[in-house]
Amino acid sequence: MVLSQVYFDMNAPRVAEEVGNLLFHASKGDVAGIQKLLDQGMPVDAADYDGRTALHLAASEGHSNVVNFLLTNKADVNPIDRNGDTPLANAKEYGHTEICKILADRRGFIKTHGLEEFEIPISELNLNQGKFIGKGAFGEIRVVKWRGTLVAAKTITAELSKDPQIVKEFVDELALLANLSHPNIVQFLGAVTTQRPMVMVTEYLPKGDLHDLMEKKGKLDPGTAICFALDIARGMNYLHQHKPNAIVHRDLKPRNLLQHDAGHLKVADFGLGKLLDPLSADCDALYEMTGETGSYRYMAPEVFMHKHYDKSVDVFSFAIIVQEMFEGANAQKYQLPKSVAIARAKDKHRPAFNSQSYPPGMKELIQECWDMDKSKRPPFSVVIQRLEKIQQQGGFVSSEVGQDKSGKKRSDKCTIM
Ligand SMILES: Nc1ncnc2c1ncn2[C@@H]1O[C@H](COP(=O)(O)OP(=O)(O)OP(=O)(O)O)[C@@H](O)[C@H]1O
Repeated sequence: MVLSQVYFDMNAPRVAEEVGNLLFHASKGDVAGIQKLLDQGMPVDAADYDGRTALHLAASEGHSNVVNFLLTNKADVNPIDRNGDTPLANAKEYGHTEICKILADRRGFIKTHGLEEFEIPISELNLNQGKFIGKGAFGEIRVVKWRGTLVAAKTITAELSKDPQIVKEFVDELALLANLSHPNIVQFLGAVTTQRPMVMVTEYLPKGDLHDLMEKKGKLDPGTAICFALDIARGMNYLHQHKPNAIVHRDLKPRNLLQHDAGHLKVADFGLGKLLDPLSADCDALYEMTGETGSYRYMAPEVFMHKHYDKSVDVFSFAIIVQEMFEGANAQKYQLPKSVAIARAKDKHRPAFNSQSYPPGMKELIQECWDMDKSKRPPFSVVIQRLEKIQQQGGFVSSEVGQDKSGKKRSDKCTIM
């Protein structure tokens, strides 16, 4: 299996345009247009930056004449694009059965997304010897030693593992997580999916979560709050910009923000959110059962009100978290999480700004991010720019990030990338 050959580089915009034309003709079913480009020397397997070839496009759009033409011109039947998809995978996805047959007859295949490589035999995990570190709606988390390294193993409850639909979605979702990597997201390492209990294994972050840190420290200094806000926004921006579909967290909260050794935060627990509808009776019962009703405090009104929602729900949760970092303890800590969500959704209630430590521009940013109107909330790409500006203008440095174990400062501050 070879990844599609990208036929041009950054310095060759003209060639990039020609590849674009080739792909355009393929998507429109225009054999003559493709022939002309091939006659001019364009390789039949030329691919764009996403590794998409003419065959991918023709297969996706259902042009069997183009598929046959390209294969007759010796096109590779199994080029793999950036998403790991072959033309057969595209044809199948869009329901073009005739093209599926043409490609399959030429030994076309669908690349499984590599989850086999991530399958861990349960015997390698020694779950019973692992130290219990937490419990959520999906199951328990334990620290175990796996292949010589301490990792976090999240077991999926027997109840959830029994439901074939949930099992299927869990496996599909893991295949997606297996391809993700970013400094501000917790790294997926592998999973047990063929034995029970099902387990998801990620890197272990021993410094704990933001919830516990805020319980211990109260409000954070502005430098740290900005630095953490940037960490969260960068991790979330990576997930939201994921192609072809954005990964929406839906349960962003301080318990899901874990501190790395160097102090930076990483976003945990993404991807599995859609397995549980946070407002379904089942999930509610699970939350009540595990005492994990904390999610309501960070929930966007449209989710709580069962309205249509999109990735901006994460921007809402982000705003509540940032306000908490500047204020210290959650002001509504003693109210029932569900009544907090009701007040936010029905009465448009928002937490108050009492602290004097907000730098210029910060309150405005938070207010935009928790706007009732989801279309007014800025995307994380914009949030990052705004935070970087606030950080630069105030010359902020974190007291938490970039310290070694003895508490001495290291040179790693909250670097602006
Ligand atoms: N990779 C990890 N490294 C270190 N600690 C972790 C890791 N993952 C989770 N934890 C700890 O375990 C706790 C429970 O995590 P878990 O994801 O199961 O539940 P949750 O996020 O609180 O709830 P839910 O899954 O229901 O949203 C977290 O709050 C965190 O402190």
